[in-house]
Amino acid sequence: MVKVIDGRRLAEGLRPNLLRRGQAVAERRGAPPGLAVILVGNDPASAVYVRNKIRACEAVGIRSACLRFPESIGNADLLETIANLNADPGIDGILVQLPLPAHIRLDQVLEAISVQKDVDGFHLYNVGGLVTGNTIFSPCTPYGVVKLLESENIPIEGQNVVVVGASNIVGKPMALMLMARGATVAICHAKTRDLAQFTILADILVVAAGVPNLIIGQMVKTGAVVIDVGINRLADGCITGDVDFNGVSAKASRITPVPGGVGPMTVTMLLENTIASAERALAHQQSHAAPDIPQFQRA
Ligand SMILES: NC(=O)C1=CN([C@@H]2O[C@H](COP(=O)(O)OP(=O)(O)OC[C@H]3O[C@@H](n4cnc5c(N)ncnc54)[C@H](OP(=O)(O)O)[C@@H]3O)[C@@H](O)[C@H]2O)C=CC1
Ligand SMILES: Nc1nc(=O)c2c([nH]1)NC[C@@H]1CN(c3ccc(C(=O)N[C@@H](CCC(=O)O)C(=O)O)cc3)C=[N+]21
Ligand SMILES: [Mg+2]
Repeated sequence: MVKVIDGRRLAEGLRPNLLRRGQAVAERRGAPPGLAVILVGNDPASAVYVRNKIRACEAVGIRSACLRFPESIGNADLLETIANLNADPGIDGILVQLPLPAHIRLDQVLEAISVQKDVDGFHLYNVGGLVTGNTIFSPCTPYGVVKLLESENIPIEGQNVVVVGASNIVGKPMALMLMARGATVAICHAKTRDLAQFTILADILVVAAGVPNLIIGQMVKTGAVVIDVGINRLADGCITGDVDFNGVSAKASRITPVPGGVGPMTVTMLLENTIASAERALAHQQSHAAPDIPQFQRA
């Protein structure tokens, strides 16, 4: 019988400790952890995600602000907004909700965010740290998947992992994080020939492609752990993952549902990163030390 992993319950279980840590920062610093979310344009899905993040912040005592800008905002104005947030001691985390409009230089925006406030883990310094093991912030979705596996006592070391999807924000960091924990990792993407040939080998199968029913039962090894990251909105307004939940449940030992699987863990890892950032800022302030991370700015 398959066990359905309840990501919402796991995420809620992490909240009391986050609340305690957030309150401890507020007491010692005189200000709670602070998160700024930048939202450009009026994509309805982005607005829903941002509202969820803001609500989750409130529950653990993070002071959050959503900065909304019209679709037409200029590149330079966005960079200036980020520079101001970098300099604001009340802000511990800066998140620029993706996707951004095509005229915005995504690379410039991500590299403008102070490495110490990059709670999404999208700055090149943090991306590079996934390779070298020096990362300051891990990206929230893959981090949430790792936490979920750990919470369920699912071993990673020595396991065959197949990641379906190779994006910069989910698939690639996911593969690196699991490799760092001793897994043997294969990464599949849209140009992979015969996806099933790879997925059938997986002890742990992580799917983040954005294609409903991409993974069906016959592509999954008996007893595999199947993590469905996909979020697909159907015509009827319901959301569904990338995995045929019923068919795959007949083969897998564990499976995450959508909704109620990876999504709530993603949001909780954003809270974790924001509070960790505030703790680091406090420790740094008390040690009177010089900044330990370069800012990548030329004089
Ligand atoms: N639950 C959560 O917290 C989150 C969920 N998501 C969801 O996860 C999914 C992936 O997100 P994201 O990584 O940003 O998406 P992207 O669209 O950026 O990347 C999708 C990846 O999947 C690959 N892919 C697409 N079609 C296929 C296919 N038929 N077979 C194999 N691989 C395929 C693409 O390949 P190629 O590189 O060759 O184009 C690409 O690497 C989406 O549904 C998104 O909504 C995203 C973030 C957080
Ligand atoms: N800078 C940036 N960082 C992100 O982390 C980021 C982003 N941009 N852009 C969009 C994607 C998507 N993403 C999700 C977060 C939470 C849920 C989530 O909470 N899902 C719930 C509810 C979903 C629902 O009901 O709509 C669930 O799966 O149970 C989903 C998706 C973060 N993303
Ligand atoms: Mg989910």
